[in-house]
Amino acid sequence: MKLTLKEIAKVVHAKNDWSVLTDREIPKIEFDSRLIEPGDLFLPLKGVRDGHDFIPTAFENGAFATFSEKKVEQTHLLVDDCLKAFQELAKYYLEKTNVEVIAVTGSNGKTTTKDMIAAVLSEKYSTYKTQGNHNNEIGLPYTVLHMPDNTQKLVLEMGMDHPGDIDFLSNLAQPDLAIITLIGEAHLEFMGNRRNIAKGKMGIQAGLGVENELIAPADPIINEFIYNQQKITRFGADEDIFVTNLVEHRNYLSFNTNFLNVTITIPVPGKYNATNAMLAAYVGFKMGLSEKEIKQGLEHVELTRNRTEWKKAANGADILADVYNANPTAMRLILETFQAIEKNEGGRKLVVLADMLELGNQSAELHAKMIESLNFEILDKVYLYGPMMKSLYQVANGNPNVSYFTDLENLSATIKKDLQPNDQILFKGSNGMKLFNVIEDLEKNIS
Ligand SMILES: N#Cc1c(NC(=O)c2cc(S(=O)(=O)N3CCOCC3)c(Cl)cc2Cl)sc2c1CCN(Cc1ccc(-c3nn[nH]n3)cc1)C2
Repeated sequence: MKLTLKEIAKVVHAKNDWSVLTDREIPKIEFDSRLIEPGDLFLPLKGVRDGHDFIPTAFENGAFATFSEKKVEQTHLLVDDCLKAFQELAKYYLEKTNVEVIAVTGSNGKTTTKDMIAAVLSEKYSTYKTQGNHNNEIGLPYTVLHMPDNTQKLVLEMGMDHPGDIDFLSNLAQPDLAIITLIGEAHLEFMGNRRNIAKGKMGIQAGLGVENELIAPADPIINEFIYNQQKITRFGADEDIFVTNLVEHRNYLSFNTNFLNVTITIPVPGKYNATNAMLAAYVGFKMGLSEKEIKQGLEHVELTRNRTEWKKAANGADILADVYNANPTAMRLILETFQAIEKNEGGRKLVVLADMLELGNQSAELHAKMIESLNFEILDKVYLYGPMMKSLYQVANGNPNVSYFTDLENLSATIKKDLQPNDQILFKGSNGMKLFNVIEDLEKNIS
């Protein structure tokens, strides 16, 4: 990151005397104190715990300074709201570096489309993209402030949990090009219905200049929400841009488009991926890539693994696997999201929580604190797994719907026995706990 502490203080209107601060460059900004490296700036956020509690740990890990909403003895930038300061800094950084921003939102496919756009643009430009699920009001500014110094194209995924989220992210990012992949049909979480999802996604116009372009599906559900004079390119059969000659092979696809003269192949199956790839090809086409560059980019796309996505168990049950960010806040957020989703007709809600690793001597307390995020009016069964989850099991004090496991085989066998076809089951925990083995087992062979 090419910003000095003094410059940051100025941009965020730090309230303390920053004239004494040095002009040394800050390598990066982190809100998880475990990621702090020497010279970094710490950002205390309010997660399950107030990040201010971890300022000492951040300095033990080598932080040079920290944001803070209260006076502290360590070198700090005193601000009213750390998150707002972080977001303001990201907006400033985008303007300062003048990087070209491509924004992607949509219900499914946005992560794949983001990955494919980045794969195409990387053939010609130094390109950076959203990592993991860093697509919300914390993750997007984090992505902006973590892009390499020479980045020319920045592909930002914009996630929406609540109405207005996308408007906010679009205003922050001021995209040069915006893509809406699909309008929801999956679980609607906090949005209510498909029309609200369409309205929410069309918030991407908020930061899009009238001289820029929006690429959106042919789906008429968005038409009533078009309010910006920008150019709109619609995609779908016989629309402005579309796929032709789609051929599905076992583990790759080939197709043509109405705007290129080459046949594209992508190393992934699934008809919907042809649409995602076509969108990426069009973005490349708009940004002056040759057909050869577009073709090559898509042939080598690397898709983000293990996205937080809905999967299906062999018996038809819905599985939500969230293997990202095994920290207390992410666990709370995915529990809130999962509990906000309506149960399937005649189905139950089950949750599997495994240890969050590397939480130091706060670990037992942070695991126990997850009790605040479990709503036993909604959840039918809670399976806890791992030595640290014993702390949560103990504060669940004998709730008959809460069970505790110390070995994966026993956990897996119990879930296989319990899971019914109309159930929804959430899995969350550190990768090291290997819950994905249980998930793969459920996808394969329970009957
Ligand atoms: N609450 C909380 C904690 C974290 N939360 C987050 O990182 C976080 C994570 C998320 S997120 O949901 O993962 N995410 C962010 C990026 O975009 C997508 C969504 C969000 Cl939205 C917000 C926050 Cl604040 S990280 C973290 C915590 C608390 C413990 N920390 C490690 C730690 C452990 C022990 C000590 C310690 N101190 N003294 N002894 N030990 C200090 C720190 C690590």
